[in-house]
Amino acid sequence: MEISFYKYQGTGNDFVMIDDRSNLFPGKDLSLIQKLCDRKFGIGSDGLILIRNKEGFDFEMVYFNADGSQSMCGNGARCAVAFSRFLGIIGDQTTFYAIDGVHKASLLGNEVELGMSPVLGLESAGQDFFVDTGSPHHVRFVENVTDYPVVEEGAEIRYSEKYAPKGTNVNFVTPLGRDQIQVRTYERGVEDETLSCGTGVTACALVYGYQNGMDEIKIKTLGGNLKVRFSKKDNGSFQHIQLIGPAVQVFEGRIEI
Ligand SMILES: N[C@@H](CCC[C@H](N)C(=O)O)C(=O)O
Repeated sequence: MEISFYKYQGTGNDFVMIDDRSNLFPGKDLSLIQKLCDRKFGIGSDGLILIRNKEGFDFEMVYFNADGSQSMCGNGARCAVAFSRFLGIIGDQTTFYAIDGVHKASLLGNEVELGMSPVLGLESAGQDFFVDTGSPHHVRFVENVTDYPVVEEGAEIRYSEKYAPKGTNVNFVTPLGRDQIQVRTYERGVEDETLSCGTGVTACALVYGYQNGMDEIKIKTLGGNLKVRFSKKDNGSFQHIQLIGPAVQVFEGRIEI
């Protein structure tokens, strides 16, 4: 069968997007998902997203990493919102469903402001931190992230006994100014550094904001700039977390599956 797809990117984190409201895409076929995401034998992307119908919501985002595993994806969700507006499913506001629950989002031009799930608290992990923002994230502050061996160190932490068997995403952070950080991320399920990770920069912003008494942080990634806003409660939890940044359609195509 031939299917049509769209390619989107959110600060360089790129996704194959499929309108699967007919429920025809074989989402259990992990080798097909791996092939479509393969940069040499397929379309090429960090992940694949199906837009499906879900009762009581505008749509459901079903996200797969390039290896076929599933988790929450912040940049992917921003792209899913932009794609859903392109398909005419939503206007400039939406309430949709994802693997970690209900999300609200709004669009202003190419910018998507995505409501993230509340975070119960930050955990310390030795000198570092662990935060679950819908996906698991290890956060390490380093002196100069530009020169940091992200893939080598990231893989070591991702596969460490502490996080077995599920593993974790790993973020390396350097403060750039009072309210700005630079983040590079090793992503589980891609098993490489990606140009940006939405749930990852959110985790880093919460840690940095908590440490420095701030509730709005700008983030520089290899693929562009994002912003995270939140409010912190006295019990250590974080609410009203917003991930803000661009989501862009790159091209469309058809492929035999
Ligand atoms: N790129 C994503 C995160 C995708 C999920 C992650 N790789 C995992 O398996 O936990 C984002 O923008 O949040």
